[in-house]
Parts: sequence; structure tokens; C-alpha cells
Amino acid sequence: MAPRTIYEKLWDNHVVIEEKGKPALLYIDLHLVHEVTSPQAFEGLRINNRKVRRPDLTFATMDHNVPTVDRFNLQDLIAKKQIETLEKNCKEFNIPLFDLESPEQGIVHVIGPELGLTQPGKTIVCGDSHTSTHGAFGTLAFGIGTSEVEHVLATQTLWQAKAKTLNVEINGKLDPYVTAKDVILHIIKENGIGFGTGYVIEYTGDTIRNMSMEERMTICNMSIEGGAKAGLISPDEVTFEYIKGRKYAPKGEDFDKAVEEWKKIATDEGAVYDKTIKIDASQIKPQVTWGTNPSMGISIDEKIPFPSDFTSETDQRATESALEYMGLEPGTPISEIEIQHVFIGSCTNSRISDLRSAAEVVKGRKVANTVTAVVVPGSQRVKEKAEEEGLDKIFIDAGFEWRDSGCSACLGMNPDIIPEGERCASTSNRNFEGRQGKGARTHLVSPAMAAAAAVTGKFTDVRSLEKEAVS
Ligand SMILES: CC(C)[C@H](C(=O)O)[C@@H](O)C(=O)O
Ligand code: SF4
Repeated sequence: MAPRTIYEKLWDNHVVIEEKGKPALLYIDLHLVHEVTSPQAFEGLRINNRKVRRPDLTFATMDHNVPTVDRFNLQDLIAKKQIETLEKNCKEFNIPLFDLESPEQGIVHVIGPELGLTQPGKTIVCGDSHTSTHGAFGTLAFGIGTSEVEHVLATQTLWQAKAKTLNVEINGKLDPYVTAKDVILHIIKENGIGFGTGYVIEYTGDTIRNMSMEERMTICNMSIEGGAKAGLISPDEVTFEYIKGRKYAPKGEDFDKAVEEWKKIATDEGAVYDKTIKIDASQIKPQVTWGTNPSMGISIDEKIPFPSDFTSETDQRATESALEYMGLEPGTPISEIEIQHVFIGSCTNSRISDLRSAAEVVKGRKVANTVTAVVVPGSQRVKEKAEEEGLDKIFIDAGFEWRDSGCSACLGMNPDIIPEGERCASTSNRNFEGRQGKGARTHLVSPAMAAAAAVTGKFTDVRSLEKEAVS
């Protein structure tokens, strides 16, 4: 057989029906469910008198609209209704639910991998665009709409058109304190928000191979911000080591057998992609977005662009409108921009290594008195682990708020809202108008850069801060 990419193998392994020129029917190995995109899907099952086909392959959590302070006190009526509806649906359809009382509750894309549900070779879907996160394990994982959620609940299959393959090859050594977040922001800045449209991205190269699973998840998470259907990384020893011993991972001999299978899914030597983009990681600096989509970014040593810096009229107009919304003057060094809020959280950057990286910067320093800074662990397990390591103490001593897990200020669906006109350094993945609240101004950064902004009150090159601390 000709050499195949991981995407082609995952596809071939899951096709149930395929006719030339038509979408294929794929088998789904794992269906993750949350409170926002599932209510109508369950309602559809009830109306049609159907059951959930594989409740054992379906897992639910509540994350988007849960409060991160006083979590059982649901003031918002829509949130309350969605959460109660999910509880009711999971009970009725026999689906395991990580609810607010569960020590395993958290953001859906954080808990899947954490519990060992996410495993190489699987197809994983969820009614959520950042399902691409799970692709870091060599799974075909993507977001679906609510009618598709209903289809998967009822049949454990999904109609899908085959995507093209895009190899994003990243080589070279990253500077200290330049992180996976900076890599993916850099890639989107260089290639635009549409570069992945119609493609499934596979990230390859030695920079990726040298990354931890948590870093790889950050990269795959934001594939969707580059327009791709999914992001993938071929599994390796780092992947297997991460999965070993987790709650839902195969145990003992079964684990060893699974590893042998998982190895086979990796892209074959000599496999051909539809397109390849090459990235030199050694050139990447800490990134900060200045605009209202994730491609509107610059390095920390750069200035806010002028609309005339762009050639196309569309880009010029988009820049003008973004600058206006963001309240920024072109030509200002980004390092002079003051912030009022720092949010460390979201499915992009709220895992234990993200919190460690921020805590390292914060340790022994104080949050600037002009800044409100919040840390929201991605899951209750991440929270527990961070507390075991004393990270909570580092954050609290510095003046951060330490919260329960949830999507929080990543999007304005819960009480954690950034006030109108105020500026937030955020470790999340989207900086659209109104994303963190009406009129809120979001700047996407890494956890280390968010921590640096928290202690200085403005965007600061975390690398200079570290040097100061050492000398
Ligand atoms: C609410 C949900 C449907 C949405 C998504 O699909 O991405 C959210 O998670 C987001 O990040 O905007
Ligand atoms: S943390 Fe943000 S991006 Fe991730 S699932 Fe929640 S709302 Fe979506």
C-alpha cells in the first residue's frame, strides 16, 4: 500500500459507507457533550422516540456557563436551565456526567485527555469548535453542530466530507519563554485565519516532537482559528507516556497492545500531503494580538500597525475597524499598552504546565495595582494538582484570584465578564468583538506573557522580566 498520512489512516479505519464524490459515513469512537450545544439534540431524540446508541462512548461535562466562584449559585436563568437540562438528559439517557460536584469536572477539552478518554486512532466529536485540541493525540477530532450531535447520539456515526491534508512543518529550537501559544499565534499571523480552510492540518517537525502533550494540545486547539477542520499530531512515546495510568486508559498488557496499535496510526515515511507550510521556530518571539481576530498579532518588540501597512483594501478596512474597537493608536509600541485585566484559563492554556509557567513568572512579585488578575484552572483535577504544588499560594500571594474550573472569561456566557472598554491579556483563543463581554478588548497571549502583564500592568517581554529577576 502507498504511504499514507495519519488523516488518511484515521479516515480509512472509520469509514462505514463511502461513495465517490459524496460525504462518507464515519464511525465515531468518542462523543463529548456539554450543556450549551446538546439540549436540542436530546430533545430531538425524545421527539423521535430514539435512544442514545452508545451511552458508553458518550461523556458529558458542564463548563461554558458554570460560575467559577460559588459554583452552585447559578444566578443566570439560561445557564441554570442549560445545566439542569444536561443533568436531566444524562440521567434519562444513561450518560456519564462530570457535574459541578464531580472532582473530575472541567472544560470538555481539558478533561478528555486528562481522564485518558482521548487516545490515538480514535474519532472524537463534540458540539464545540475546539474539539481540535484532542488531535494532539493522533485522533481525528472536530467540532460538530447540534443537529450532528443528535445524529451521533442516535447512531454513533456522522456524515463527513473528506478534507485535504496540510502539513505544517515546524523545525528549530524555541527561545526560552517562547511557548506553544506563541508558535500557533505566529503561524496564524503569518498565514491568515483562512489558511486551513478545507484542510486537516498535521503538525510535524522537530519542534513539535520536542513538545509535551500539553504544548501539543495548545497548538492543535487553535487549528480552528486558522480555519482548519482539525489539527493532528502523529502519536509517539510522549503521547503514550502521557496516557499511561490515566483513568480510562487501557491497563497492563492491554496498554502495551494498544501502544502497538497506536504506533501504526502515525504518518508513514514518504506520505504525500496536498500542501506543506514550513515554519522556523527559532525566529518566533512572544506574541500579542492587537486586533479582533487571532491573525491580527505582532511580536512583543513591535508596534501597532497602520492600516496603510496592508496592501489589500479589505485588510486596510479590517485594520481600521479593529483599531477603533480596540482603542489603539497605530505606531504605538505594544509594550506601552496598559491592561486592566489578566485572564489565565481556557481550553488553550489552563492545564498544569500552563499554570506552572505563569506561576514561575509571578513568584515573589505582585500584581500591578491597576490590574485585576484571575486564574481559572481548566479542570478541578488541574486545580487540585496546582494546589498540591502550592501554585495557588503563589498566585494568591501575588494578588491573583484563584477560581474553580470552567470556560470563564474565555467567552461571555457566565459571570466572568470583562467590562466595556477595558483591556484584557488573555490566554484564551479568540479575540472577536464582544467575546469577553460587550465592548471588552481582548489581547491573546501565552500564560507566561499574561503573568508578565499582570505584574507590570502592561505588555512586557517575559524574557526581559526573567533576566531582571536573575540579576
Ligand atoms: C459554545 C460553543 C458552541 C463554542 C464553540 O463551539 O467553540 C465555544 O466553545 C467557543 O469557544 O466559542
Ligand atoms: S474554554 Fe473557551 S474556547 Fe474552550 S470550549 Fe470553553 S468557551 Fe470554547
